[in-house]
Amino acid sequence: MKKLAAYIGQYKKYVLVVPFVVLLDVLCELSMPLLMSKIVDIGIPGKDIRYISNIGLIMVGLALVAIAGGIANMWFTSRGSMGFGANLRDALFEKLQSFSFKNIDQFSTASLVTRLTNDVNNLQQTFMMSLRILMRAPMMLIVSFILAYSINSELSIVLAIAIPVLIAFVAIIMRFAVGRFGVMQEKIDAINRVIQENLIGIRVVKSFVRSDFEIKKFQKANDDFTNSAIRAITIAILTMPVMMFVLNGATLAVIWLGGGMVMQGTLGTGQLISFTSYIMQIMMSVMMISMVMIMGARAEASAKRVIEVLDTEVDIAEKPQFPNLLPDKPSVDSSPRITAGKVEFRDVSFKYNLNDTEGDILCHIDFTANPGEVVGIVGSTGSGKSTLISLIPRLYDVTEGKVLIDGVDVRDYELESLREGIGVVLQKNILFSGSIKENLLWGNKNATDAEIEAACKDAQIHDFIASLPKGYDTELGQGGVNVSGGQKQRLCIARAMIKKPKILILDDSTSAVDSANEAKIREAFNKSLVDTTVFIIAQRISSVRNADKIIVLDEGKVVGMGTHKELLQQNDIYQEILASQREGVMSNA
Ligand SMILES: Nc1ncnc2c1ncn2[C@@H]1O[C@H](COP(=O)(O)OP(=O)(O)OP(=O)(O)O)[C@@H](O)[C@H]1O
Repeated sequence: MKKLAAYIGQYKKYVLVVPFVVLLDVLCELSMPLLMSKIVDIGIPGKDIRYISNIGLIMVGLALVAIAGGIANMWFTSRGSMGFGANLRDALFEKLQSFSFKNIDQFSTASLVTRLTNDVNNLQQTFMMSLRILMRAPMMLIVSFILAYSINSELSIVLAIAIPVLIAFVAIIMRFAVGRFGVMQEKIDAINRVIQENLIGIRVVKSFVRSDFEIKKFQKANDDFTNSAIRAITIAILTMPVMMFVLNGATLAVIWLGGGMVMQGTLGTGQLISFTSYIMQIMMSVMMISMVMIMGARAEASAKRVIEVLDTEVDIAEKPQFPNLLPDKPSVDSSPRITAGKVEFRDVSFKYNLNDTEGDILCHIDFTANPGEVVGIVGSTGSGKSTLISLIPRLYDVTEGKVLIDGVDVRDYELESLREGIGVVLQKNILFSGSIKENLLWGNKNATDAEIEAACKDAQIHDFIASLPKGYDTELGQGGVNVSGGQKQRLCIARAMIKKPKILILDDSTSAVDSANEAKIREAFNKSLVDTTVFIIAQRISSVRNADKIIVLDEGKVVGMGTHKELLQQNDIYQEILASQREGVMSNA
């Protein structure tokens, strides 16, 4: 919690004002029983109407001040807690931007969404309640206790018994509640996962007529959550009857003992009334504190989950001289830059999970791609092609060996400079909501209209864009839903080309483009990307047959390397792949 308190940041001033307004509110409210006892013990027996109305007026004035204090308390605590929540969300989102793929895999997207929304909301809510109640209730408790004690010290013994009983009870409840609330948050993760998967894959769900299955899956996640929430809340609900029992027991004891004192004449009736009010205040304060403690149990579970994200060690970290990878951070001049685009893999091995006892995903890979070369990568599915190219822009770090660009280890570049020099079109193409132009400008925000158009012509997508009523200003739906798979791929290629990178990686990125357009794109590459080193991962041999070098991967190992002609003569696996594709074409024909 201490760690999280730092996120109050610039809103600290609102939080610091709270104790003062609370003190004002408390003093006014607690003066009431004392003034009331004066009316009962002095004003009424003396039939002094003037005295009674004067005290009454003071009470009205104090009540108004107490109301103002209460409103101010709400205002300041709301500002403070909302600000705290906003800062925390910002910090978490910023941390997410620095996460590597491995870090994201470790949490799952759905859990990260819950942590950034529901968990932060819990913390924000608890922070607000804590500010409101944890300041007010202890003050009420202390001042009420002093006032009650000043009225009659003997009667205060009742409190000495009741308060520890309540505290012990709350402590026991807390012990059980934290674990149960933790489980409840995990169940929210599960609900979010089902919703997220369903929405992302809604077309598949509908085309496979799996809605009923999905509804059942959701119902199960929902029931699990409901049951865990009931388990957690049941324990919290238990507190109420027990607290009421102790509260009423204490009041009864005071009336019984105090009544005797009144009969003996050692205590005034008004004093007994005000003592009872203070007892009520004290017990209510203890109850309020207990309630916040129980809310705190849920917040503790959320806090653990939020801190887990904040404390995650980003495994693809900047070298100490390059502070971190954040958007809009100016590049550090001392970082090397990609100038030629020569890529060397030196005895590279890789596995996704270091604890994995199974073999490496990539084993002892060695090759060099010279500047301007086109390198094709082929191999059966799961052979490690995407993994191999993901090591170039450091989406993952090698487990052994080195990846060098222009003779410098990729780990010695500032991440921003490294990735600025590399254009990547991944297998899963993503476009964002916004206009086509806005999406293309991701490649280079300073690109001119002529540059954008040239890249789109090279990617064979300009004609399509030009045919749209709004052209480059056409709005794309979320994830680019309103363009076809092939159009999306071509837009992503254009986006990468606008960057004019020294290294361009195309991971199966023309799979949905027809052969004629694919050939035109390759032709355009030959003209426009003369100096760019291009890696093409392709399922179809035809996509890479003109490459300067083709790497054949099998089970994470390089089993062949050379031109199409060379491989055709010497490499069995390459021949097999080609033969299987020819067979496919023949049987389709
Ligand atoms: N994020 C990941 N975490 C753990 N294992 C992974 C991850 N991504 C891929 N793998 C595993 O690594 C192996 C190689 O996967 P990769 O995606 O590199 O193959 P590929 O040759 O590109 O396949 P495809 O042609 O089907 O795209 C596979 O066995 C896959 O299960």
